[in-house]
Amino acid sequence: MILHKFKNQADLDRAAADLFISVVRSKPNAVLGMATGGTPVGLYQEIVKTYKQGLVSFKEVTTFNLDEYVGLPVSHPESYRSFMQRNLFDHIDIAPENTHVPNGNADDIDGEGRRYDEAIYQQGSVDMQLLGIGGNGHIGFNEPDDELSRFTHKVTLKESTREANKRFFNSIDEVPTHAITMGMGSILHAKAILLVVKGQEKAEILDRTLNGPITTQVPASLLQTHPRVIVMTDCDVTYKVSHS
Ligand SMILES: N[C@@H]1[C@@H](O)[C@H](O)[C@@H](COP(=O)(O)O)O[C@@H]1O
Repeated sequence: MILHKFKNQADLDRAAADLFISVVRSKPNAVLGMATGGTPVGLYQEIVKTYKQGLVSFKEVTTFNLDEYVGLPVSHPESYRSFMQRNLFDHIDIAPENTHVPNGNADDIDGEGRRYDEAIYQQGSVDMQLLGIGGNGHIGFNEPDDELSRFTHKVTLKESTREANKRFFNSIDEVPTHAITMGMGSILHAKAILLVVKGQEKAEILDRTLNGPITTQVPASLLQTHPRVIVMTDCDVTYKVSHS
């Protein structure tokens, strides 16, 4: 892993955006893995800014989002499809048919998971996957558990996750109880991964991600097994490269 620490979130957003833009410049038909939540909003704004300056085009880019709530209408402002349209897709020249978000309203969610993985594998693999991290160490919506799933699948959200995400809704009752998420295999299949972690309150879970044991109880710790992970953060953490 490579750890980049930033003094402020504005610099972090710019660096993260530049990394994604460099991937697209060197490979115009790149496949990008997208994330939602509060963390990526600023870096999406930086990408849009650069696009509007005419410095990058997304015409040939394909995107796959990590996850989506189950049972939330796509038109709901907090569906991840709405989030992506509002924060990124509506402002750049990406072809709508090249943007993929799992369908959380599919009649057959298991079938939707299979279809989604198939669509990813048809593209070869994701060139750069963006990740945030949940306070409990989840990535996508892969919640801590005794076992984790490889493929895109339906999950029951932990109460702590629903609590954390209720800030986007009027009340906890409106936060969906289930989601569909890319599995750990789908995520780790990406050629490179950018993990963005903002806010000192996430320093402890980031430390466990970087330096703790590799455990399904901290899904993000499985990133230690991936050969190309870049971590960008404003947290005060260190990455221990040896036993001492
Ligand atoms: N499923 C998403 C994750 O992809 C995201 O990384 C995480 C952290 O969100 P935030 O960036 O708002 O802290 O929680 C959400 O529930």
